[in-house]
Amino acid sequence: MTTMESLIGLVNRIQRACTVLGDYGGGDTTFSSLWEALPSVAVVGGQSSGKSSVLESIVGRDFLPRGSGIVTRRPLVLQLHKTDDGSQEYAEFLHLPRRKFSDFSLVRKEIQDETDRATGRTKQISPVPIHLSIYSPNVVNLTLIDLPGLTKVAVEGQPESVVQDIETMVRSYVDKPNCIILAISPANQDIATSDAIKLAREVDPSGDRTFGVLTKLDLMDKGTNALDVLEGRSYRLQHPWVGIVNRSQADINKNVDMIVARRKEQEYFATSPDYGHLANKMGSEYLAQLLSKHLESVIRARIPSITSLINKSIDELESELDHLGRPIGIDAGAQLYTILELCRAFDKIFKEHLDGGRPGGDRVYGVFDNQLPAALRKLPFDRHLSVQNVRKVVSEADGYQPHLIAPEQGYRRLIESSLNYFRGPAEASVDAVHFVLKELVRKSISETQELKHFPTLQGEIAGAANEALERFRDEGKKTVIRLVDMESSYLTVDFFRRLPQEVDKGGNPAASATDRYHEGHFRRIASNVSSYVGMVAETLRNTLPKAVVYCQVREAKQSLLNHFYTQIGRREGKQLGQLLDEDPALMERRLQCAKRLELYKSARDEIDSVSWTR
Ligand SMILES: Nc1nc2c(ncn2[C@@H]2O[C@H](COP(=O)(O)OP(=O)(O)OP(=O)(O)O)[C@@H](O)[C@H]2O)c(=O)[nH]1
Repeated sequence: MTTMESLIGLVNRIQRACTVLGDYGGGDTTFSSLWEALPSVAVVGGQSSGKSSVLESIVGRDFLPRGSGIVTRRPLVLQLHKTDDGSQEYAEFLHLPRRKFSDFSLVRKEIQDETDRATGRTKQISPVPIHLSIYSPNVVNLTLIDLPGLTKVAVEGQPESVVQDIETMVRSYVDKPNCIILAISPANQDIATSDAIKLAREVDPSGDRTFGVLTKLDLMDKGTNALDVLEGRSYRLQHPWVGIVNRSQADINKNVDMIVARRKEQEYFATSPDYGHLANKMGSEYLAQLLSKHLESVIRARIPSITSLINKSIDELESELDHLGRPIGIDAGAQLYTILELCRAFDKIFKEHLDGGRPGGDRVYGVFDNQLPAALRKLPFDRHLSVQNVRKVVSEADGYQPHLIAPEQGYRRLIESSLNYFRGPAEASVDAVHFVLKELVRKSISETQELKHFPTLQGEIAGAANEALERFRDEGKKTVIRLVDMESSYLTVDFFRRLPQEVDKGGNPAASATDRYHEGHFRRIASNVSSYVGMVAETLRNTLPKAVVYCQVREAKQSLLNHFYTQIGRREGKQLGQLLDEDPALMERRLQCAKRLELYKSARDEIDSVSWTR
């Protein structure tokens, strides 16, 4: 394979991949189109300008649909592959792989049928191209895109809009800077009124990428010639004009062979008094060679920028796919795996919040360091242990017989009732930590990037985590209440043994007896109870946090989603799928990205393989 063949073949293969993956320029503008970066030759011309005849002559076969009205209604990407002399000619459609057409009348029929398949016989047009490859010894390697003929009026059965639709479609091809325009104009018509030239002038004013073709030279009025056009005086282009003589309608009716027609065309130029001096630069065979060489050189020049476009696009698509997350498997196992992965990602962030690294865990310590001590300080012991209340409680405990030495019952009642006050701050600490944890769950969910696309799973995880936190809270409350109750169930004996005995202090036993009902006596009881309660407060200030951490924080770290895991382990594939219902727009976007990525990677492989064989 020569370089020239492989370069055009390369673009052919990339173009086919583009069509398979839905990239044929225009339409989808969210992606940069690879198709648009590839050089191509688009054939444009007004109706009956001889467009089909030129293409058939280049191919050396008649194979295009004929008829009145707008026959070409979808772009036809015509890929010509030169084969060895003497080998059998055949055609192949991209949409019918592995079927070789050697009867070209069937090719014509298939083009018609395939056009109708997309447009539904309504004579509408469609921008989705048909790809046709022709393998023949009579062609040069070349790719041409046949477009609907430009027209001024819709014919019967076609909507009025078709005129505009055709122009829009043709424009979408020739607008692209990489498009080489093959502009076909009939010689028996004023070049200034040629539809093809009008359009080319608009999109390619410098004439850099326009090839002018003049057909029907044989149909010009006697005594006139097209030298002004062919020699570039009428309308100047960067490339030389090529004159063509196609088969006349009579030739077509007589089924004149294309190869014979080519020879007749050569003779026409060679013997023409007007064009004899241009003979070796005229005719359809010359045109095909000219285009092939030009296309090849344009492709060669474009390869580096195509490569860099491909590499850039691959990078962009890969990073977008990373961002979108990879698609999820459809079987239950893969779904369960994905759900567990997502839970783990959340759990990791949640732990980071508790352990530090992310903020929020410190607020748990804030509860122990500020809220709890402040709440303990605020308990109304002053009122509860006032002399009046102490007297009241002690007297009630004594009953009809006042206590003789120490009011044992009175002490107990005072202490028990005081210790009950600790339940409030104890439960409040549990609640405060509960709300800190709940807030951290909320934060962690919103910080888990991987979860972003799964609103349902987010909700489920939040629900499961909060349910678990409720359970931990209940457990925490039971435990702290138990700690408080333990304090009142058995009092610290040593504390009371170490209290100075009143009898020792007074010095006068007789006086102390009357003193017993004196205010000082109750004040002492109050102060003893108060210092016992103070001691217990100090203990609880240290032990309540331990209980809270043990029941809530530690559990949250170790087993926040355990319950959830056992639940989803039992679910069916369908229910798992529901947990993973992503935003449909996102799924679609991911699919598109993945397809693009596949396209660009295969294009890169194609380019790499050509560089190797060069
Ligand atoms: N004598 C002669 N007739 C030609 C030449 N080129 C095309 N014709 C005839 O002109 C008519 C239209 O040619 P086509 O090739 O079908 O033109 P087209 O632009 O494809 O036409 P539509 O597909 O209908 O838009 C046919 O009858 C051809 O035989 C030419 O160079 N010389």
